[in-house]
Amino acid sequence: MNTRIGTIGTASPLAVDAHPMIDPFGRAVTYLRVSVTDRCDFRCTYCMAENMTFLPKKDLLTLEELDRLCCAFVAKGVRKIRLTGGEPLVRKNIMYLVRRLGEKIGSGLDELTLTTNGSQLSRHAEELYECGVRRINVSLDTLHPDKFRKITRWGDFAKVMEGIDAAQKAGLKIKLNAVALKDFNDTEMPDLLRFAHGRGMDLTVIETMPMGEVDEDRTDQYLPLSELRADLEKQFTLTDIDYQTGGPARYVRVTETGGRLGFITPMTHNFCESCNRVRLTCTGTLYMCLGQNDAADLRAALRATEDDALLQAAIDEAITRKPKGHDFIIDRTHNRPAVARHMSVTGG
Ligand SMILES: Nc1nc2c(ncn2[C@@H]2O[C@H](COP(=O)(O)OP(=O)(O)OP(=O)(O)O)[C@@H](O)[C@H]2O)c(=O)[nH]1
Ligand SMILES: C[S@@+](CC[C@H](N)C(=O)[O-])C[C@H]1O[C@@H](n2cnc3c(N)ncnc32)[C@H](O)[C@@H]1O
Ligand code: SF4
Ligand code: SF4
Repeated sequence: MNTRIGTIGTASPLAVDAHPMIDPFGRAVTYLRVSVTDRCDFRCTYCMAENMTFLPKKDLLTLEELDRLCCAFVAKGVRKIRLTGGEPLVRKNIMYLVRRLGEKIGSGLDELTLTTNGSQLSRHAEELYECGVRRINVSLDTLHPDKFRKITRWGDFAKVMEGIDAAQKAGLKIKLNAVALKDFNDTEMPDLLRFAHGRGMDLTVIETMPMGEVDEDRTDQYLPLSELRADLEKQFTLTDIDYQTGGPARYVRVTETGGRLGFITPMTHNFCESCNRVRLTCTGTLYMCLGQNDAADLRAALRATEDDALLQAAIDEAITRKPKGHDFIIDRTHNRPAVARHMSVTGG
């Protein structure tokens, strides 16, 4: 096997497999999304029910164990790691993991990033930058504090704005994520776009996906992005561009603002054929697809022995089970979500 040697920081050498993991459909798996906790300080209506039951804390892997798992994936060809959740910045001592992962940048890992609701960002922004994070995604569905409280149930708009300010001041590049919700933020998109671009941030809009039971009717919330795009085109000139982040968005340039707008359309135009990612949960379960139930238990292999051979074999076996795509459907005849687990378990 062809290997190259990198280093973790200045210390232990990390054997990196020069061949990426290839799934049964010929797709290279180079992107790992890690849900470091299923807990969150918000209760967004499209993501969680108000009365959520979370995993018992005793079931969580330690941050050292998560680091070891990430290391095993980097050794197998993963180049990009995104921390997510739940809310990644509410996990106790999360900066320990960020620091450890940051040490792998340039030694196998190209990018370490995170997706956050922004509530805790103001106190972590500088340290994130110090640890090698350069780009983060912040979820923001509205610019109105009262609507923000309504959609997040528990969120404080001012804290998120503080977080965005602090992150930009620290030098972090931000992409805003907004889930497009019918009769909630559809008419506000031009304002969100001007706000994001006015502050030098990309904006991506996302179609809501049917994951987990929530208190709302998803059919009422769902807005196909083709409709949103047609509405935006009444005010803006949108030109398709070939901009790639390794994520699922397809981007356009907005002539009037000069900024980038991304469309994430899992429902109307899925991007599964170019899927490059798998998802690890905070209990060590690996989901090979966001929109399927099949999963592999990596915790057993992780805890069985200190030798990574078993772990790497378990990862290889899991990749052979990566499915072609999801089975999401949203319509009035499908009243149950396609996937029972909530988005917060796998981190989107
Ligand atoms: N169906 C599907 N949705 C995804 C996938 N990856 C990300 N998403 C959704 O895309 C939205 C934005 O995700 P982010 O966490 O910001 O990540 P990203 O868009 O991949 O990030 P970039 O690296 O900035 O492109 C979330 O709602 C995710 O659930 C995927 O593999 N499949
Ligand atoms: C699950 S959150 C986890 C990270 C962090 N708490 C946050 O909100 O950014 C990751 C992304 O998934 C999106 N999301 C959550 N539930 C969704 C759903 N049902 N359909 C589409 N996107 C969803 C959120 O808007 C967010 O951008
Ligand atoms: S979308 Fe993010 S912030 Fe909102 S409830 Fe889900 S995990 Fe929390
Ligand atoms: S739905 Fe599954 S196959 Fe499609 S892009 Fe997402 S993770 Fe990949």
